[in-house]
Amino acid sequence: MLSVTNLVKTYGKQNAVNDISFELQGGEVVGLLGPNGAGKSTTMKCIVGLLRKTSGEILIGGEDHLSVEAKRLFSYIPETPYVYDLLTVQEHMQFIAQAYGIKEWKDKARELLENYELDDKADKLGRDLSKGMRQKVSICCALLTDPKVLFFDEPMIGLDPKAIKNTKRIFRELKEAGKTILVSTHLIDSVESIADRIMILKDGNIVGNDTIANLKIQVAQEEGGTLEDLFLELTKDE
Ligand SMILES: Nc1ncnc2c1ncn2[C@@H]1O[C@H](COP(=O)(O)OP(=O)(O)OP(=O)(O)O)[C@@H](O)[C@H]1O
Repeated sequence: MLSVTNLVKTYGKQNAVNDISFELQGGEVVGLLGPNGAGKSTTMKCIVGLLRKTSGEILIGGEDHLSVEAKRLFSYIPETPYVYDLLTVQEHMQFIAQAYGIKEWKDKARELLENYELDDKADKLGRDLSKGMRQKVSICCALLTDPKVLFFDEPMIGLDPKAIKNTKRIFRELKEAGKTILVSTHLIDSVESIADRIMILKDGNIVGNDTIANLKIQVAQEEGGTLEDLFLELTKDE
């Protein structure tokens, strides 16, 4: 469903993403982990077309990632949520529904806003929302279109505990519904229960890419080892 081949992204002379290749099969949920500056956001932004890649090929559903066909397939939830200052929460939902040509959207929008405790904020303007509320609006907008593929960049940052719990539940529901999900995070435990596979980035390179089950076998060989220990081992500086 997603195929990234020899992706390179440079900022000036710096290689932020250093010739990486990976695939996500349909229905797969993959956690993209890595320390600060590893290249997670850059990778995501290249995939969704917000940053121009330096080189490489990215296909979504077999189509070039910049094509309209590919764009119909996915939603992206950015690390820093962007909302429109002069649209209310409800108008955000309406805007997305109209942009994607979704006719029956009101019930789904109501359900999403209730899930994220935004139903009483439906008439609040974007500019008057807190950071966490903006993040919630961003997630609701992304889910309204019922995409096949979802890219979440640090979705838990800025959310309160209840919203984190809701988001984890929604991840499980999306997984059960067969969605393909790439989620970048620092928080291993936020994806441990749902990810089929973990990819670890360091300095723009993939230093680990395996199923949770295999990683756990690796971890079990080290006394008292946890996934977090393995992550720290793989990403430690030489
Ligand atoms: N606009 C930019 N201009 C120059 N360098 C950048 C830019 N954005 C990111 N970088 C650099 O690219 C590298 C990868 O950054 P990126 O934001 O992708 O990392 P990340 O893994 O998402 O980090 P974090 O976990 O801190 O969000 C870092 O060294 C960063 O300093």
